[in-house]
Amino acid sequence: MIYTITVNPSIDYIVQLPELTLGEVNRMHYDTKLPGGKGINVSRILQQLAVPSTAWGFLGGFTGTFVKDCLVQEKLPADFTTVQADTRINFKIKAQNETEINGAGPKIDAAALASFKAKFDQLQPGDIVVMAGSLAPNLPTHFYKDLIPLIQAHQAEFVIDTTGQALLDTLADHPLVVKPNHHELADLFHVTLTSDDDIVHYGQELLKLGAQNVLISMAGAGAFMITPDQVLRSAAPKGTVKNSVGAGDSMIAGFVGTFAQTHQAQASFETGLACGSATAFSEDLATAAKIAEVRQQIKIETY
Ligand SMILES: Nc1ncnc2c1ncn2[C@@H]1O[C@H](COP(=O)(O)OP(=O)(O)O)[C@@H](O)[C@H]1O
Ligand SMILES: O=P(O)(O)OC[C@H]1O[C@](O)(COP(=O)(O)O)[C@@H](O)[C@@H]1O
Repeated sequence: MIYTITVNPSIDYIVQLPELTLGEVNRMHYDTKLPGGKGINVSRILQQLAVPSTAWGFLGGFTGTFVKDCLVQEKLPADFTTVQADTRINFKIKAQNETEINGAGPKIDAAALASFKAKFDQLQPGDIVVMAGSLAPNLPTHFYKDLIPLIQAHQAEFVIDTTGQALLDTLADHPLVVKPNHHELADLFHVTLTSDDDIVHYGQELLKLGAQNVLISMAGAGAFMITPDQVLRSAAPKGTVKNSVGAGDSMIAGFVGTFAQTHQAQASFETGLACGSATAFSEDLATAAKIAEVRQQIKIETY
C-alpha cells in the first residue's frame, strides 16, 4: 500500500484574469476550487493510474470539509486527522504571469498529532509512505525526519518532497526517490546551475548523501533521472499548458506508482514524465486518458 501524507492540505483557488494590476480592483474571468496539497495530489494521480493509496494528514473547518467531500466524491481512500482551525486556501493567480499565494495553514494540536502518529502502527513491510509539502506553522523543521523511524520500524520505504535543510536532513535515511526542481536543487547547495553537467553533478551529490533515486524536474524543459547505475534525460512532451499546479506532485505519483509495481527506475521515470506533463496540459490534475496520450510522446535518452 502507498500512504501519502499531506500535513498542510489546501483548497487551491485558481483564478484567471487577463492582467493583474496591484493596488486596483481586479475582476476575474474564471475561477475554480480544487482540493490541493502535495500528498493529496499524489494520491489523486495514483488513483488515475489504478494504484491504490490512502491519504493521511490534517483537515479542519469548512475548508477541510470541502477537501474531504472532493475526495469522497472521487472515491479516494483517506483517513485524515481533524484539527480545530480551517484548512488553508492557496491562491493561484493566472494573469500576465502566474502568481501563487500559499497560506500558512492551521496549527496542529498535541491530541491530533498523537492520533496521526498512531496510524503508523498499521504499516506493513514493502509499504511506501510519501511525505510531501510544507509543514503546519507550529511543527518543527525536523517533523518529517522524526516520522522516518516510525516508517522504517515496519520495513516500509519513504519518499520525501520538501525543500532545503528539511530535505537534506532525511537523505541519510535513504528515501526511495527525491524530486527537487532545478531551482530547488540550486538552493539546496547554495549554487547557481549554469549547465546540464552542473545539474547532473548536484543530482549525483544527492545520491552520495543517501537518496536511492533522484529526479530533477525542469518544468517545460523536461527532467533528469539519476540513479547509481545511470543518468537519463527526457525533454518535456509538447502541448498547451493549462495549469501546471501539481505537475511536480504528478511526476512523483507516476514514478512511485510504477516503481511500487515494477521496481524498474526507467519505466517509473517514463510514467512520472507522462503524469507531470499531462497535468500541465490539464485544468485540474491529469486523467488516465491524458496520461496515456502524453506517454506516446516521451523519449528517454541516456545522458
Ligand atoms: N510547461 C510544461 N510543459 C510540459 N511539461 C511540463 C511543463 N511543466 C511541467 N511539466 C512536466 O512536469 C514535470 C514537473 O514539473 P516542475 O514544474 O518541474 O515541478 P514542480 O511543480 O515540482 O516545480 C516536469 O519535469 C515536466 O515533465
Ligand atoms: O505545501 P506547499 O509547499 O505550500 O505547497 C502546496 C501547493 O503545492 C501543490 O501541491 C502543487 O505542487 P506542485 O505544483 O509543486 O506539484 C498545490 O496543490 C498546493 O497549493
